[in-house]
Parts: sequence; C-alpha cells; structure tokens
Amino acid sequence: MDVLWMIPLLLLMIIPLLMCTSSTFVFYFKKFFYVAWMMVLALIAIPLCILKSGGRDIENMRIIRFMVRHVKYLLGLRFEVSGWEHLQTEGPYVVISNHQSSLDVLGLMEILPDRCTTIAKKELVYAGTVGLICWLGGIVFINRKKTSDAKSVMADAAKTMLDDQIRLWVFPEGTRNQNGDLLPFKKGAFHLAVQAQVPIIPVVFSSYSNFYLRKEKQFKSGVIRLKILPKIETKGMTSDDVSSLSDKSFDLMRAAFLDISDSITRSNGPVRH
Ligand SMILES: CCCCCCCCCCCCCCCC(=O)SCCNC(=O)CCNC(=O)[C@H](O)C(C)(C)COP(=O)(O)OP(=O)(O)OC[C@H]1O[C@@H](n2cnc3c(N)ncnc32)[C@H](O)[C@@H]1OP(=O)(O)O
Ligand SMILES: CCCCCCCC/C=C\CCCCCCCC(=O)OC[C@@H](O)COP(=O)(O)O
Repeated sequence: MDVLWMIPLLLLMIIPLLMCTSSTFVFYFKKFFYVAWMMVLALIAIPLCILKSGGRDIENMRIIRFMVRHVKYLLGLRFEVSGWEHLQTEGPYVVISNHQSSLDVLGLMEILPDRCTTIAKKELVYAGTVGLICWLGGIVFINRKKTSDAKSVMADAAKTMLDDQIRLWVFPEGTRNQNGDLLPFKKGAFHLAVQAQVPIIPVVFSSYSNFYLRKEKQFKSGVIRLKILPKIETKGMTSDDVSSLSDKSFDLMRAAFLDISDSITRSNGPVRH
C-alpha cells in the first residue's frame, strides 16, 4: 500500500524533470495530454448537452466552444485574431479554413460563430467521447471514400443550412496538411455554398511550423495567427462557377497564409516544405 502511494508522488517529481530536460518528452506528453483532456472535457459536456437540448442540436456547439476555450493555455498556445468584423454577417454562410492538425479545433472554437458546426470525416464519430460530443454538436459526417454519398450528404446540408439558419465550417483541403503550403482544394465546400446561395468566409491559420514539428518531435509554446478574410458572395452563381470560385478562394487564402506565416517564421526560420 505504501509503495502504491509513492507512484503518483514519483510521477509528480519525474514529469517536471523530464519536461525541463527532454523536448521529445514534452512533445509526447503534450500530445497525450491534449487527447486525454479533450476526451475528459467531452465526457463532462455530454450530459450538459443532453440536459440542455435533449440530443443532437447545433446549440450544443455553444457548450462545446465554452468547454474548449481554456485548452490553449494548458498547451502554451496563444491566438492573434484579425478580421473579426468579417464574421459579423447575418444568416447562413460557409466558413472555409486550412487544416494542419487536430489542434485546429482550438482555433475553430476561438472564433466559432453561433449556430455554426463543421463537416468532418465519418471516422471521427468512433472517437469515443469526442465522437459522441461531435454528434451531439450536429457535426455533419461524410464518407470521403464515396464521393456520391458525400455529395448527397452535402446537398442535404445545403438545404438544412437554409431551413434551420445554420453555418457550416469546411476544411476544403479535405485532410490535415503541414507541408508549409495549402493542398489543392476539394470542391465540396464551394458546391455547398453555391447550392445554398450563401457567402463563403475564408479563415486562415498561420503555419504551426514555428512551434509544432511532427518529424522533429517538437511541441513548443507559440502564437497562432488567425486571419478572417472578407466574405465572397455566391448569389447568382451556378455549378459552372464552382471551379473559378474555388481557385479564387485558394489564391486569397494562400496569399494570406504565406503572409501571416512569413511574419511569424521570419524570426523562427523558414516554413518547411
Ligand atoms: C468538449 C470537448 C470537445 C471535444 C472536441 C470537439 C471537436 C468539435 C470540432 C470538430 C472539428 C472536426 C474537424 C474535422 C475535419 C475533418 O474531418 S477534414 C476531412 C473531412 N472534410 C472534408 O473532406 C471536406 C472537404 N472535402 C470535400 O468537400 C470533397 O469535395 C468531397 C465532398 C469529400 C468529395 O471528395 P472528392 O471526390 O475526393 O473530391 P472532389 O475533387 O472535390 O470532387 C470530385 C467531383 O465531384 C464534384 N463534387 C464535389 N462535391 C460536390 C457536391 N457537393 N455537389 C456536386 N458535385 C460535387 C466535384 O466538382 C468534382 O467534379 P469535377 O469538378 O472534377 O467534374
Ligand atoms: C476510442 C478512442 C479513439 C481515440 C481517437 C482520438 C480522437 C482525438 C481526440 C481528441 C482530439 C480532439 C480534437 C478532435 C477533432 C480533430 C479532428 C481531426 O483533426 O480529424 C482529422 C481530419 O480532420 C482529417 O483526417 P486525416 O488527416 O485525413 O486523417
């Protein structure tokens, strides 16, 4: 029994020591802590959401947003947001942003407008308590391997957006990417906006390469710039305009990404390609 009590005590001494001496330990510790803490937060949020809304409801995103807001401090991250005024748009719209890591959830919750949920890969629904909280928050799950299924889910989503006055956040790169640039955009987000005839609001996260390096196993403290760009109207557009709309959005976001990342990385070495 006495020995058992010593274990947490020993851990309390060893963990800070390792945190000070090994950046690889910090990397794994922060990653593990992030996932574990989000799981715990989701576990707490589940009954709150069920009590408030009785089940799957976009209003649950308010609870989820509130619960996640402090996590940045625990990981030593800070957000610098610009362009808040562009989110002051009435009614439904599609938010599009670049996608570097699951850490993007922190930035998303930093600026998530009311009545806004996201589109996510269907595998996320199996992620334990996080999966359940995503479902309760009204997240729209798509099967990326079956384009026809994904298209029909998104066509339904376009209708729901208008019927229920909902905003949707889509990651048009379609996967996580940390190559120091944006991946070519998939078309779903743009079809969605055109079908619903709602504006697109592009949001850009600066490169994480000044604090989070997967290959080098580094996860330092850092600043993330979040730039909200002016909305792009889609009124009157048809599916024929989707490609040019996607290209235009890509060019605007890429320029903003290089701009805000450059001003961070200039003092921390170049963006990695
Ligand atoms: C309290 C504790 C909290 C805990 C914590 C909570 C966390 C709470 C936040 C969670 C946050 C999660 C974040 C998850 C983030 C991800 O899961 S990212 C991955 C999932 N998301 C996406 O993939 C979205 C982007 N992908 C797309 O939009 C893709 O277009 C689709 C719909 C999947 C289709 O993919 P695809 O077939 O590979 O790609 P694509 O080349 O775009 O399309 C092929 C053809 O179909 C056409 N097409 C595409 N879409 C359509 C459409 N909708 N209609 C008609 N035609 C279409 C295209 O135009 C194209 O035709 P052509 O132009 O070549 O003739
Ligand atoms: C039963 C246990 C399963 C454990 C799974 C752990 C789940 C993660 C838990 C906590 C992290 C909180 C944030 C969750 C939301 C992150 C969603 C995300 O970033 O999904 C990746 C997806 O965008 C693209 O996937 P790929 O890059 O194509 O792959």
